[in-house]
This record gives sequence, structure tokens and C-alpha cells, in this order.
Amino acid sequence: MSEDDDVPQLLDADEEQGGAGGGDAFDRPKVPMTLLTGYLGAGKSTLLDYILTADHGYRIAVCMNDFGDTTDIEAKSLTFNNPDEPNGTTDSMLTLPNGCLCCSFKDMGIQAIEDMVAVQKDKIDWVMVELTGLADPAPIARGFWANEEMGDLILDSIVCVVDTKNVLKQLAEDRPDNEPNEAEKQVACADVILLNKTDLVSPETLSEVAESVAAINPTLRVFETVKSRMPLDSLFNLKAFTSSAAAALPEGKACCADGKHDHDHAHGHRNAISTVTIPLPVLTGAQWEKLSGFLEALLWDGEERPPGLQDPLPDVLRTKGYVRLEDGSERVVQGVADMFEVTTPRGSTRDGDPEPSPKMVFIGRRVDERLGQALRSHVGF
Ligand SMILES: Nc1nc2c(ncn2[C@@H]2O[C@H](COP(=O)(O)OP(=O)(O)OP(=O)(O)O)[C@@H](O)[C@H]2O)c(=O)[nH]1
Repeated sequence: MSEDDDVPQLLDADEEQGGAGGGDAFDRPKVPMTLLTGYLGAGKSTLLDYILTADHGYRIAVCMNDFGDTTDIEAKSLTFNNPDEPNGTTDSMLTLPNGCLCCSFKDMGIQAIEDMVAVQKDKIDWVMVELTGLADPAPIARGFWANEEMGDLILDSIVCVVDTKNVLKQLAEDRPDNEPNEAEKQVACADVILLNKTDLVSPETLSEVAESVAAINPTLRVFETVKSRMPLDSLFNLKAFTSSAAAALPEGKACCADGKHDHDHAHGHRNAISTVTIPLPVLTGAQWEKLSGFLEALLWDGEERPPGLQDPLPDVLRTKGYVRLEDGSERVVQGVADMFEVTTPRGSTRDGDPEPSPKMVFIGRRVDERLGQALRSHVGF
């Protein structure tokens, strides 16, 4: 984290960051991490329970607030002993038959997880962190991100589980000053969403839920699930924060009825949160500089106003971008709240994923066509 909390950092990573076997600036391999979010009772623990018993070949450290329903898993309870932090925040750890570790934390602070990984690194391929039902994932992602260069973890993706029976009500809950509520923030920040408990709803309700979450965040990969059962290989190695597919809008999931995406478009429907997608041409180096400057002014809460934007200014919760430059290079832009990161990708995320077209996607409050106009006019296209 920046020493001065008022001055957020631009995190600049020239190389694609790790993943299993990857390296950071100090060429240190990183352990990928998934943040698991979702409203109270949505099915997060059910997903973790499934992961902890499934045969997936990964040694996953699952970090949760308490062991909850998973205490029936046959495992030996160990007292976690960190020589560097004897009074640390980790309560205990279970080693499971499929090689997974299950860690219980009182304090889900990123430092506690980093400490656990530092000690257990050779025993872990992946870290899954369950956030509490009312948590806003953005500060956790930011806290982790700010520490990324020094730590052993690399954020792979944010996964959100929603209860299809109750989520429409949860998304509609009012907050003072039209602030987004917790459920909206969780959907806005995520890369993957499980529309869970489909056994409890009609096909019509399921379509309505799918439309509502796409209206908040059209970049989501969507899985319809019962008991959070999803193909687990779709949960790993998404590299949502570092690959060229980061800003891909899954075809057919975007909410434009006409299916055309060659225009700026904003969607908000009935939510406090809306999205704007701005297609980008291939940029010159000078245009890329201008785009970076625009993002700094837009996302950082400083003196500088975003050029060409009048009050009320957008409040951006999540930014995703894929940029192609005239010299043939590419950039991936990923932002959570006021912090953003630029990486140079090496190839797309996963086999079979379409190459994304260059674009910027902004998700947040007061995000609308004005943002597209101001960005295009400043960058000059
Ligand atoms: N009918 C039905 N019940 C489900 C499904 N998935 C989970 N449940 C049940 O829903 C309840 C809540 O699931 P959890 O996995 O504990 O939810 P959670 O998101 O971890 O809840 P919190 O920890 O309170 O935030 C449990 O009783 C689950 O068995 C599903 O697909 N269908």
C-alpha cells in the first residue's frame, strides 16, 4: 500500500505475473489466489466443501472464517505453528486426503494469508479465500494487490456465488444516497459468477437473474449451478487480472439485444451500478500515454479532474481493458476501485477463449456515455 493512503498507486507490471510457475520482479514463483465472494447463504461454503473433496489434482489451501460444515471431513486437526509469528491470526489447519489444506482465520486480513503461504508454500498450488457474506471484495483485492510485488500470492480471479432465489431482492435493497449495496458491489467486482440454487427457481426467474447480473457486470463468466457444482477447471488459471482475455465480454452474455458491440454503450437498468464499454482502435504510443493519464485522473481521487468530464463524476468500482498498440504490443488494464494495474500479456487466458477486441470497460455508479465521449475526445479517436 502506498504510504500516503490518499495517493493510490499505479501498479506497473511489465511482465505477465506468475501463476503457478510464473515469476515476479524478483523472479519468485507466486501462488495463485482466488477470492470467493457472495451474499450470506449463497453457497460459498458449499463450493469450498466441494473443492475440498473433489479430485482435481491441486493442493488447495482454502481459507475461511470458520470450518463450518466442513468439520465432518475426515482430517487431522493440526495446530498451525508459524515460527515467525507464534501468536499469528491463523487458528488451525486441516490437512485433507486429497492434498488440500483447510485454514481457519479469525482475521481474514491479507497479511495472515500471506504469512500462512510463506510457511506452507511448497505444500500449496492454489489459495482460495472465502470472504464473509457482507464483505466488499474491493478493499481486500486492493490490500492484496498493493502487497503483490513483495508477497507470495498472485490474484487469479474474483468469484461470486449468488442465491438465485433471493438475489433479486438483495440487489434491490436501498442504501442511503443511492450507494450500491453489498450484493451489487460483489457482482460488480467479480470475474466469474455462479448462479446457484437453480433447483429453487423457475426458468423465468433464472433468466431475470442472469439479465440483472449482466446489467451490472457484462464481463462475467456465468455458471448456473445446483449446490455450487461447476466444472472446477473453469475456476483455475483464469488470470483475470493479467491476461489479454481480461476484458473479454463473453459473447451472448452481454445485454445488448441487438448484439452489436461496435459502439460505446452503457447499461444500468434498475441498478445503482452501470457499465460502459468503449471500443478502442489500435493506439499510437502517444495515445496510450493519454489513455493512462485519463485513467489516473478518473480513478485516483486527487486534484486532477478527468479531462472533459463534468460533475457528477463517475464512481468506478471495477475497470477492465485490453489495448493494442501500433508497435504490435498489448496491454491489459485491471482496476479495483481507485487502484489499477497495467500488464503486458503473453497470449490469451485459456484455449478456446476468443481473442478480445480492444476496449475499456468501466463498472460503477454514474458510469454512462459521458465517460466514453470524454475518453475518446481526450485520447483522440
Ligand atoms: N436447495 C439448494 N440449497 C443449497 C444450494 N447450495 C447451497 N445450498 C444450501 O444453502 C445453505 C447455505 O449454503 P452455504 O454454502 O453455507 O452458504 P454461504 O454462502 O457459505 O453462507 P454464509 O457463510 O452464511 O455467507 C446451506 O444449507 C446449503 O446446503 C443449492 O444449489 N440448492
